[in-house]
Amino acid sequence: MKKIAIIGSTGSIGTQSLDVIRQHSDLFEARVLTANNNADLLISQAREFKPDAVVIANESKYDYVSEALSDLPIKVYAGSQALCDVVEMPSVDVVIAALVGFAGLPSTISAIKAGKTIALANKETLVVAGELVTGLAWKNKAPILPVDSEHSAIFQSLTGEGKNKIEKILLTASGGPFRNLGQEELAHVTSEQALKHPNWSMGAKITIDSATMMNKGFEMIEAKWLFGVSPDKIEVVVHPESIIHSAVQFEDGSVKAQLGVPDMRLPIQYALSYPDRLHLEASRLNLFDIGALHFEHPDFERFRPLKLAYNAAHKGGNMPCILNAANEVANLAFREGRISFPKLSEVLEITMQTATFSATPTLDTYYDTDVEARRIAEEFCQ
Ligand SMILES: NC(=O)C1=CN([C@@H]2O[C@H](COP(=O)(O)OP(=O)(O)OC[C@H]3O[C@@H](n4cnc5c(N)ncnc54)[C@H](OP(=O)(O)O)[C@@H]3O)[C@@H](O)[C@H]2O)C=CC1
Ligand SMILES: CC(=O)[C@@H](O)[C@H](O)COP(=O)(O)O
Ligand SMILES: [Mn+2]
Repeated sequence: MKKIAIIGSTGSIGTQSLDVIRQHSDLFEARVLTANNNADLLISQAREFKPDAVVIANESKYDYVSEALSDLPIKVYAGSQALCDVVEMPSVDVVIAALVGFAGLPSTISAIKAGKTIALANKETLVVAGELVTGLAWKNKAPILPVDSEHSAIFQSLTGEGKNKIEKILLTASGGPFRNLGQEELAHVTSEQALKHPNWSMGAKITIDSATMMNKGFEMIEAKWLFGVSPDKIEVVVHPESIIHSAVQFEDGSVKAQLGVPDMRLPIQYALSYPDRLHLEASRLNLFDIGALHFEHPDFERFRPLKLAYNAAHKGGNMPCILNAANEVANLAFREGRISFPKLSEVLEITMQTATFSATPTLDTYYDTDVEARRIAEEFCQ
């Protein structure tokens, strides 16, 4: 039995992880569940899965959760430090890192230091501090298994390839809901339109990131750290159907890809069952129904955040951390209707030019950078 902590169990990845556990209750059990604000969902998840512990990060909701679970032998904790403590519990083997944003970094680092297996959905952890996080994982023998669909596809394509050299990674992108819009039209798009992803149902932050293609830029950086491939060898391929989840080209020219319907339960389950595959009760890919698959080059001008991610990756140091912080601020500002779609890219660019650069950041540098870059980005969102 694998004992699992889901950090962010009330989110899109968290609830789909629980569905996988529900389908395989003979193999997996949820021992820790956590939420930020959604106390009611956390309580109902706890009643169903009976974990050892739950955390409600928003401390003002502690009494409410604690009272609601008082008839069960479940420990209730509150606050962000508790997220770091619960992942270290001896009763946990695997930590599903399913928080969104920089907020996911501390608990993922704690889990790595405790030598747990990490099923990583929180890509921002690797965007912000990829070198440090992968170094710690190596030192503490804590495997990082990708949950992000593209990285799971790359990981699956690399399985069995040993030390065979990667010539190129083909990182597929849906292109988002604005793929066919010109600059003029992009100036007037709304957050409501951006929140309608063509193929995936996900949390709000990543859905906006898909619309700006910041998501693909972050995934390029995530792939760099997970697979040790330079950004120059990671090519973004716009593939509107989201059926090919990504591919690897080897030095003999052979290309291996992983295909499937867009359903995150598949990569989540693979990260939990690796190296085995398990039955998944879900719909199946039918190529006859799909008929044709399409591919395009990305447009780095209309989707400037993708270009900025390559710039940040080449610059290195704390630059991706600056970009991430600016994006968290600008993403929210766009979602709340405070800035336009083109302004979002401007906020990223100006913050990258203004925040203090460090070529050799430590963990403390990342925390300081996050604070400084958020302050700068907030000013430009006014
Ligand atoms: N959704 C998807 O299909 C995919 C997501 N990912 C990545 O996975 C991660 C999670 O995404 P997603 O599930 O969509 O996000 P959601 O917004 O749906 O869920 C986020 C989860 O984190 C909790 N949370 C948010 N902020 C905090 C905080 N400051 N402190 C403690 N808990 C917090 C939320 O709690 P509450 O519910 O109480 O607010 C919720 O449980 C992201 O990094 C995303 O990029 C990657 C590939 C696909
Ligand atoms: C499901 C998943 O992994 C998302 O990251 C998804 O890929 C987003 O789609 P885009 O390709 O539009 O960014
Ligand atoms: Mn993805």
